[in-house]
Amino acid sequence: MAQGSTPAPPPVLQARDLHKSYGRHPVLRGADLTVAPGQLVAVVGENGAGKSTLLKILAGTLPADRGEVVLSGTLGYCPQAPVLNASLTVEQHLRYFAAAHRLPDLDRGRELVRLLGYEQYEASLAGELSGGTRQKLNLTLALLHDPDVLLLDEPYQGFDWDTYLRFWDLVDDLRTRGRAIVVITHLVFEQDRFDLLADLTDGRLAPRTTSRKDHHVGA
Ligand SMILES: Nc1ncnc2c1ncn2[C@@H]1O[C@H](COP(=O)(O)OP(=O)(O)OP(=O)(O)O)[C@@H](O)[C@H]1O
Repeated sequence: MAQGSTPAPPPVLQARDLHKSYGRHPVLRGADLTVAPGQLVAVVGENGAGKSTLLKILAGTLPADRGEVVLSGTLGYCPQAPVLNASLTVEQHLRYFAAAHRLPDLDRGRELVRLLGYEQYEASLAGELSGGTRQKLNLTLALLHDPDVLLLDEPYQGFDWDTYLRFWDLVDDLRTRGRAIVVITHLVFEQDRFDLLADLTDGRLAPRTTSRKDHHVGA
């Protein structure tokens, strides 16, 4: 570190030397990632590069063969396919998840429903929602407990343009409050939004340049 410069904040999420194979097919081959509080990171890469595999390992829903993930703080994870109970309403999902997180009320849940613009579906069954609205509920549930680190696997698939813009407003608010966000994305035109583009190629993550500063990739 240069003398007089501000020390970098300790990472909120750090992955070191992650390896993962499915049978004899190696997918991750020594992937490293360091995420600081307030940082917005995109994981990019070709179809089948292993982005979802990486996110599942970061989220702790899939074990790595080798390597470690260190998380300091709470985690929210929004997988690619919504994990909802078709026979519960939006409101019931909010209640169950709020109880699971021991939240005192539904205020944040209701605020997220309003911010994402689907209040009119609060009494609807999840099984009867459109794909985009299911995705909104999925995102709401991942955000309900205001996690320190949010992992999003292509979160805006199926969002209309207005919702897409609301999504980025929400992300801006999270970042200003020091929350870190890791997003898998395929959209090239939005890449300037990110602090870091972490490119997954040959099972490893390498930084791609963006217009923002303070990049941290690797240990
Ligand atoms: N459960 C599994 N069993 C066997 N192979 C798997 C499994 N899950 C993923 N794979 C394989 O691992 C590789 C990486 O898959 P993954 O879904 O992580 O890629 P991705 O980068 O997220 O792809 P995409 O951009 O298409 O969503 C692919 O070749 C995929 O077929």
